[in-house]
Amino acid sequence: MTAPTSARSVTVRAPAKINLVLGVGPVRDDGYHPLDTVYQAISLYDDITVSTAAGWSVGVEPIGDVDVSEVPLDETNIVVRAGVLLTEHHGIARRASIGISKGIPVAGGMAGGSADAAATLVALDRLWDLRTSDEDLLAIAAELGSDVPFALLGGTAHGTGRGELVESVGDAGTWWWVVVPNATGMSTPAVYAAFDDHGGGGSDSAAVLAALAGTDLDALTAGVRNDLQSVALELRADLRLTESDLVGAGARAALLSGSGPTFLGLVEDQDSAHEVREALLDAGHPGVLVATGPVAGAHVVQYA
Ligand SMILES: C[C@@](CO)(OP(=O)(O)O)[C@H](O)COP(=O)(O)OP(=O)(O)OC[C@H]1O[C@@H](n2ccc(N)nc2=O)[C@H](O)[C@@H]1O
Ligand SMILES: Nc1ncnc2c1ncn2[C@@H]1O[C@H](COP(=O)(O)OP(=O)(O)O)[C@@H](O)[C@H]1O
Repeated sequence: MTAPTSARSVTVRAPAKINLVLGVGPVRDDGYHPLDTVYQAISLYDDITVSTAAGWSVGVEPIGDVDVSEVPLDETNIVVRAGVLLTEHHGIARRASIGISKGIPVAGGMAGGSADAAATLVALDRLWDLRTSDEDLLAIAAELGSDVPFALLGGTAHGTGRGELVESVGDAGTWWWVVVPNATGMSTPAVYAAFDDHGGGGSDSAAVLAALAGTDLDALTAGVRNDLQSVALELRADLRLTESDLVGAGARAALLSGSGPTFLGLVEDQDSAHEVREALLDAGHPGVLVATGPVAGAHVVQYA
């Protein structure tokens, strides 16, 4: 399908990601860590709206309580890097203004910046009718960041390499998550560096992939694992309370999202999700959300 050439702006929605399992191996020569991960896209979203302009510009507005104060508004924003890479790939000199409506907590380990980058690639491709192949979009995404290809794909996927190699996996479930953001973000490189000092890791995705294949909540509960969780808890002792509050409120498992600090409670169903959310709010955790997965990757929601 091609974009109407008359479109003056295109809006693309992209989801947050979580890692149902994040198996991390010893650091490679290039400084990245080999991963055996299962990504799931969940129902928290950023919307990106692009329109052609004389130069690159970025605007941001929050959805709900999301704190957008740390989102850069200059060319260091990953959405501008995405636009520049796409124009270089096609050898064109176009520019755009890029608006971000942000519902994904910033620096929370939920790949909000990666979602924005993926959404920008799709939005500019449609706005300018570039018809970039899926293969090329995935390659450009991988150049932008290890998590960006998954934001294009969405659903549930097995991630390998440094996380940029993604393959969809069957997932017939609707899984319910209580999402506990934290006001103080964590740096992904700093958490990986602490992992290097700490040792450990090496979890694999087999148990989670089997749980998903069987749509088996008990098996998923037993299988979820994040090799960065113990180091993140050492760096940030305050997160131990979040973890124990989730378990105390009845979550089946409490899982760190990516490199943190967001914590995820896996729960049985929608009613349990809202009960656990209320309990966390009562315990003093602000901004607790409920989300389901899997959901779609970056997709157009409006031509205007
Ligand atoms: C930890 C994870 C788990 O999905 O997610 P987040 O917590 O960031 O959401 C990812 O591995 C984050 O991916 P992403 O944020 O795209 O990382 P990149 O931009 O590619 O790399 C940023 C830095 O993270 C470290 N890094 C990243 C990926 C990887 N496999 N090994 C690493 O050591 C490196 O220090 C790198 O310089
Ligand atoms: N579009 C963007 N949205 C959010 N953060 C961005 C964006 N572009 C650049 N950044 C920077 O990237 C850092 C990591 O952001 P984010 O992708 O939200 O978190 P994480 O890597 O933990 O998943 C932020 O602290 C911010 O400085």
